[in-house]
Amino acid sequence: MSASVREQRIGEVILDMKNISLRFGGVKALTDISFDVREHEVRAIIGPNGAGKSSMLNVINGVYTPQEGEIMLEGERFAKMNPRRAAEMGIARTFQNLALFKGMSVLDNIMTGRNLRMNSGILAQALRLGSAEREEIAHREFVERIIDFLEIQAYRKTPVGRLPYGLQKRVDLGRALAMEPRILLLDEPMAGMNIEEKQDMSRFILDVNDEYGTTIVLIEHDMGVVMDISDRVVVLDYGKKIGDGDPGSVRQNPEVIRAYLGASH
Ligand SMILES: Nc1ncnc2c1ncn2[C@@H]1O[C@H](COP(=O)(O)OP(=O)(O)OP(=O)(O)O)[C@@H](O)[C@H]1O
Repeated sequence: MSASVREQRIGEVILDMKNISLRFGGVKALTDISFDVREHEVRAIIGPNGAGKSSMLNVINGVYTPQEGEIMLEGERFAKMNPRRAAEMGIARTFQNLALFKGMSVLDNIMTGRNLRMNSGILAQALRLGSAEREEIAHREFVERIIDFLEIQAYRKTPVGRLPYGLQKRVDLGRALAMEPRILLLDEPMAGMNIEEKQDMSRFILDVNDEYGTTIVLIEHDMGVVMDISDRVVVLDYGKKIGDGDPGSVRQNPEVIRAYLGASH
């Protein structure tokens, strides 16, 4: 999809972070950060080591509660979010240090993402009572479609721990997609990947955005990879926002250039 067609898809603000400050004892992880995310956009949060990116992601999905600020999610105001509520409101995330069950198959790992969507209780499922069985079949079909979409059919029965790292990251993406999120938070989706794996992952992120219409917020340490796929970029440095805008303007922002040149990475 061309950039202009993608722009037309971008809708209203769906997530609005307002004046967020987060401290751990004396450490100011985030200081008065505001930014918004529009429906259907690919929004990146970048910054050098320790800039506060992971902290921000953890505020969005309710793992950390900021001392100041508020979160507006689809027009609803939250002084604090909690992970369960965030998931129920359609926020899913992937993890930098994969949260997969290494001994379980690709299929079963992705199925774990459906848990929140399953209505029938475990007892009904265990007894395979009519509707529970039908529900299970529908969930499996949904998961099979994700497996096709991510082009991992050949590994559906393989224990995840036996797959190369790049494919494990793809399975983690599949697990998050199984939640049918409206907003998908990706925590350094390309960390530790080689060039080819990074290109594959970039393509899948854009495909998810295009085909499922999912809004994507991703954090990344490496400025290069995300610039090509992001609609807008927030730049953090030492817990402060130093840039916000389209990739072209952010790349030319003197403060951003200084932060990146001065950073040891
Ligand atoms: N649970 C915590 N307890 C104490 N300090 C924390 C905690 N989490 C983060 N910090 C501190 O907050 C600051 C921001 O860290 P954060 O992990 O959010 O940065 P980051 O941009 O994600 O870095 P990286 O690219 O290295 O992952 C750092 O100084 C970090 O040491």
